[in-house]
Amino acid sequence: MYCIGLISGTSVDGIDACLVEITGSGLDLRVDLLRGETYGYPTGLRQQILDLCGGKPTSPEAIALVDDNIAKEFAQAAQKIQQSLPPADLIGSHGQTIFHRPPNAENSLSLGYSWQLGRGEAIASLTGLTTVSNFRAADIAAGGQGAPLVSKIDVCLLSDQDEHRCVQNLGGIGNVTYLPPRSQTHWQEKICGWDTGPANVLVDLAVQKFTRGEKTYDQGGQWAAQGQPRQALVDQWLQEPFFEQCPPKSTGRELFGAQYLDNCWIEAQRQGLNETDFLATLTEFTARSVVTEYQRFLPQLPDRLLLCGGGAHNLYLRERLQYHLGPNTKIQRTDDVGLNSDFKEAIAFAVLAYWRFQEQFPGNVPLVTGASQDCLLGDIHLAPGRNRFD
Ligand SMILES: Nc1ncnc2c1ncn2[C@@H]1O[C@H](COP(=O)(O)OP(=O)(O)OP(=O)(O)O)[C@@H](O)[C@H]1O
Ligand SMILES: CC(=O)N[C@H]1[C@@H]2OC[C@@H](O2)[C@@H](O)[C@@H]1O[C@H](C)C(=O)O
Repeated sequence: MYCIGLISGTSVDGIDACLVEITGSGLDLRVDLLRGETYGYPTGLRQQILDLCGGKPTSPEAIALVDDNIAKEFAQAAQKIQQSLPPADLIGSHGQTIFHRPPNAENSLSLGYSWQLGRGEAIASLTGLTTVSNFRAADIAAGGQGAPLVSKIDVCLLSDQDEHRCVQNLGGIGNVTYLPPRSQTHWQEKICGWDTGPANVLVDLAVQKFTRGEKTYDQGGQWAAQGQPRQALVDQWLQEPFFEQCPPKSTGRELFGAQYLDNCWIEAQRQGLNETDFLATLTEFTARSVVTEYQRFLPQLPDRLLLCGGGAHNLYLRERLQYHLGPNTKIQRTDDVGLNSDFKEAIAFAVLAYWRFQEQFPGNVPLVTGASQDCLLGDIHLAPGRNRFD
């Protein structure tokens, strides 16, 4: 089956789109990537999304308009990705997260809340293709975090017979899936995963601030690499309760966003850091938060760490991860074991749509999200004029 996967992540840097061919069933899948592209948002729309994420006051009507415009961009991405390739049968669209609240006993229902714009029914209507969307809701209704959802795809495509592996996404926010060796008895019961905290989001915000928007990220980590990380400041930032919280856990720009960055910069300036040392220290914060959490929550450090997401291109971040993990962990990108690291999340939503629509196969890993049960993830919006039994 030919499936399209679509997502725009917490970096809000554009829509990652892929077209894959999926064969097989359940965890026994073969997924071939036919094309992956990133389609940037129009500048105005990106700013509107960032304003919503940042909680800028707005109206329901204005949110509806942004939702329409995101759906249009996603639908266009779906059209473009198919050009001169076999037409797709199905779309899995994550949409654009504008708000994420993990479950918390203090919430009125103690359930989480995760809000993605770019509604699936509009994408189905615009593309004429059956579209699965709203993937996080069922897991949240079952008491889960609704994230990370890529873990079952990691289990399916990246676990190894003999190695302890971690798959670390370095997007705006980071997340990890720990994959014990499949040769271990009851290996599936030892899988775990969680959101590790900020990956690139704070560095991106700092670069945008220092270049007045001229640059949006630190390419290759070259800027940070010229600085000196201030470990005492990282120690202080690691006191943030999120890092001590046991998994399951998830987070987003609500915690690690512009306000958080401003507080970090105020403290850094008080301690006499210049911009370059600040970027080095923020990058170190990402590396040390990841490794500290592995040390806290994993049964052992991985034999192999597989990186994905845009931060996998940040050589300085990778170097710092290697330094803190030590020589017994081999760091590679998922590409090195056959899965495109830039489009892994888009591929994941194509697979989740396939599982939901074609197989009625649950997509969540309750050990990771904390849901009380396996759940079918996503709402199905049939192609206009088509019913389930055609
Ligand atoms: N060549 C590069 N060098 C360094 N960093 C890079 C490079 N390319 C991308 N990035 C970083 O990766 C980020 C985008 O990563 P990605 O697309 O995986 O994030 P996302 O999917 O939006 O986030 P999330 O996974 O949290 O939803 C950019 O904002 C940038 O910080
Ligand atoms: C609410 C939301 O969009 N969360 C994202 C975000 O970006 C990275 C991390 O936080 C991750 O857990 C999640 O996305 C991926 C695709 C996931 O659910 O696996």
